[in-house]
Amino acid sequence: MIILLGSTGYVGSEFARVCKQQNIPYQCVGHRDVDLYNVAALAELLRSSGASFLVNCAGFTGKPNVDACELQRGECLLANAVLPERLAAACEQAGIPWGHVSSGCIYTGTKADGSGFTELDPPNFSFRQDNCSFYSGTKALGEECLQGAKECYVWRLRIPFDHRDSPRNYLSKVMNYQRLLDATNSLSHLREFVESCLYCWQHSVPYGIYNVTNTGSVTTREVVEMLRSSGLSNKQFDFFEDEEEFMRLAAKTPRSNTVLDNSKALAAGLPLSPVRDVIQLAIDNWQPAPQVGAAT
Ligand SMILES: NC(=O)C1=CN([C@@H]2O[C@H](COP(=O)(O)OP(=O)(O)OC[C@H]3O[C@@H](n4cnc5c(N)ncnc54)[C@H](OP(=O)(O)O)[C@@H]3O)[C@@H](O)[C@H]2O)C=CC1
Ligand SMILES: Cc1cn([C@H]2C[C@H](O)[C@@H](COP(=O)(O)OP(=O)(O)O[C@H]3O[C@@H](C)C(=O)[C@@H](O)[C@H]3O)O2)c(=O)[nH]c1=O
Repeated sequence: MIILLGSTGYVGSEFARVCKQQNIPYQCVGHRDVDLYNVAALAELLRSSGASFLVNCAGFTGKPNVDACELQRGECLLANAVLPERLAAACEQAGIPWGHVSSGCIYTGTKADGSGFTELDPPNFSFRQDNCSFYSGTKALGEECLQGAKECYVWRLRIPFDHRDSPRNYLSKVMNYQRLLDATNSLSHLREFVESCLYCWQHSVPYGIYNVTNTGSVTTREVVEMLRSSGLSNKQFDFFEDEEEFMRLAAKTPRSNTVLDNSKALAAGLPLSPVRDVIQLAIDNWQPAPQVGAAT
């Protein structure tokens, strides 16, 4: 049985869906069930539950996007940096292996030769460089807290998307933002991300950090072209001149736009497709969000 933290969220609810579909028993645990910051209480809950694995999707992302974290720094620091440290201690005490959902947004750009960052590259978009959003800084701190954690996976998710229209889905964001920043990014198809994380546990993949992103990278303009050529959107997309204009008009804090190298994940057998294939799949199976107030 898996203990699932953060099951009410965008990522956690996909874990719950996949567990149901794969007949994996799971129990959702939230801050209403136990003080997640109390290591002894959490370790006791884990021991008595009979769980064999814990998945942590709890975290603070800001809504509608990371700009909101700038105004909620305490909550953001607590959920993204303190919580993983407490979970590591509780899981170690209870002798339960676990996985933590981290983010690729602790990097910016590419390596000097244009290639993506690997798990061996230290973050370059964190409080240590003092160039990042508060959100990214706390996610990098969260990873620092897990250095040396035993029996722990750190799964880096990056700008998730799938076929379900949602304010959290990158494809919906691209279709709905008034103006777009043209940037090159690695992305994670949400279902493949979750299946890859569960694969780690199911196939006893060695513990450690994994860039759980689809293979390759795309530019915003390429995504727009796919949306237009498939007929999903015929909007005239408008782009910012550059990052300076984006920062001036649309953002309160810098964004991580970056490319990650997923070869460690692929070599371990994680089921991650080429990024354009899964973008096309999501577009072809697009499900518009239900209209508010629509009859059911
Ligand atoms: N969505 C994205 O674009 C990306 C997300 N991630 C990471 O994935 C994880 C999940 O994100 P996502 O699902 O999008 O976020 P959501 O905001 O949709 O969900 C967050 C979840 O965490 C719980 N939570 C929030 N604060 C706390 C806290 N202090 N203690 C315990 N639980 C808390 C919430 O529970 P409740 O509702 O009860 O408060 C909710 O279940 C985060 O760690 C995030 O950093 C990484 C890359 C991209
Ligand atoms: C606000 C805005 C963003 N963008 C671009 C910037 C960036 O390339 C992309 C996503 O930016 P957003 O502000 O929507 O999302 P942001 O909150 O930066 O997204 C992140 O969420 C957190 C939780 C993560 O961990 C990241 O991996 C990523 O998914 O959209 C626009 O093109 N136009 C806009 O008006």
